[in-house]
Amino acid sequence: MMKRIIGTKKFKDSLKFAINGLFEVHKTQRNFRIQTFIGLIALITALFLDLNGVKLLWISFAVMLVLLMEALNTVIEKVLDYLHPDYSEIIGIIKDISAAVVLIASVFSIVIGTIIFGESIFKINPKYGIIIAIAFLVFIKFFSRGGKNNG
Ligand SMILES: Nc1ncnc2c1ncn2[C@@H]1O[C@H](COP(=O)(O)OP(=O)(O)OP(=O)(O)O)[C@@H](O)[C@H]1O
Repeated sequence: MMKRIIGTKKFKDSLKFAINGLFEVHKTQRNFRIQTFIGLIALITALFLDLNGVKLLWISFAVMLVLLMEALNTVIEKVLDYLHPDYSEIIGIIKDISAAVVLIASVFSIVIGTIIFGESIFKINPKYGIIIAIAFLVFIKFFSRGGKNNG
């Protein structure tokens, strides 16, 4: 019984800390606020369309994925700023890569949105979603400079 009470309290505390973190990201990160807003619009729109369970799942996944990556990106930025507040080339590169993670998640969400909303609202071919994904990969391949590096 005692153990259960302690367990419940611990869980409540963890939840409180996590929600604190959530509010902190929302309060301080403009991008996170924009992403939650767009996510909300996408989810409400999905609610009113005649979409099957799998499509609703993909929409929810896309919305949460972007928020997840943005929160992670914020963690990385904050840790780096704390450990190394001064200018450093490597810190800059790590932050850029961390931002790229968010970008990839965002493009993925756009692809999912184009496939599902595009078909349902505008009756466009779902393949347009794949065309966006191809364009993104082509962009990476053609516009990235430099040769092979480690990793
Ligand atoms: N200490 C640093 N040294 C070198 N370059 C940095 C450093 N801090 C930031 N940068 C460069 O500036 C870019 C933006 O970094 P910053 O931490 O301001 O991210 P942001 O997304 O603008 O963050 P914020 O959430 O604070 O608005 C980085 O991607 C990196 O290129």
